[in-house]
Amino acid sequence: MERDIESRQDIELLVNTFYAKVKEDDLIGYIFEDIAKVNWDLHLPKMYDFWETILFGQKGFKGNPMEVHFKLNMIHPLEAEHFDRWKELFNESVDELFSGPFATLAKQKAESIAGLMLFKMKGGILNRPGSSSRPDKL
Ligand code: HEM
Repeated sequence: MERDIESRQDIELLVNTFYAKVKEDDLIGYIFEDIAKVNWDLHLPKMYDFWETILFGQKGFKGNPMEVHFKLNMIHPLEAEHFDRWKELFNESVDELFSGPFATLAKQKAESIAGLMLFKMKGGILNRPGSSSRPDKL
């Protein structure tokens, strides 16, 4: 694709394309569908806001992704292979639809947030035995 991500509408297309792949995926689909039983009518608009905030600095997103994924991780451990597949599907969706500085930024942000999430999920450096503090914010 020759076009970059430029608008809310572009983000909606990207997010919808990505989660359509996620739902169908043999490695991570069931975590969303069967374990978390995601209400897509609520989750998708939240993700439009999230990416609008990340890419364009809009103030729409209110949430605490770290807390949400910590809770999920307690019910069903999230492993490196899950994050790798998540990133693979995300990058694939971006590349199918867009190219340019914002497309690149989206992939970089996904990479770094996923890395941070996995790091914290697996204990980080503050969650060793004997430590009482645990990071729970981005
Ligand atoms: C294997 C990896 C992942 C899994 C299985 C996963 C799964 C989920 C689930 C089940 C929810 C809750 C949906 C709901 O019912 O509202 C959620 C929320 C969310 N996820 Fe993920 N996720 C993963 C990785 C990521 C990554 C890498 C990012 C960011 C780059 C991300 C961003 C978010 C955000 C922003 C929310 C909304 C948080 C909120 O409501 O405050 N997720 N995720």
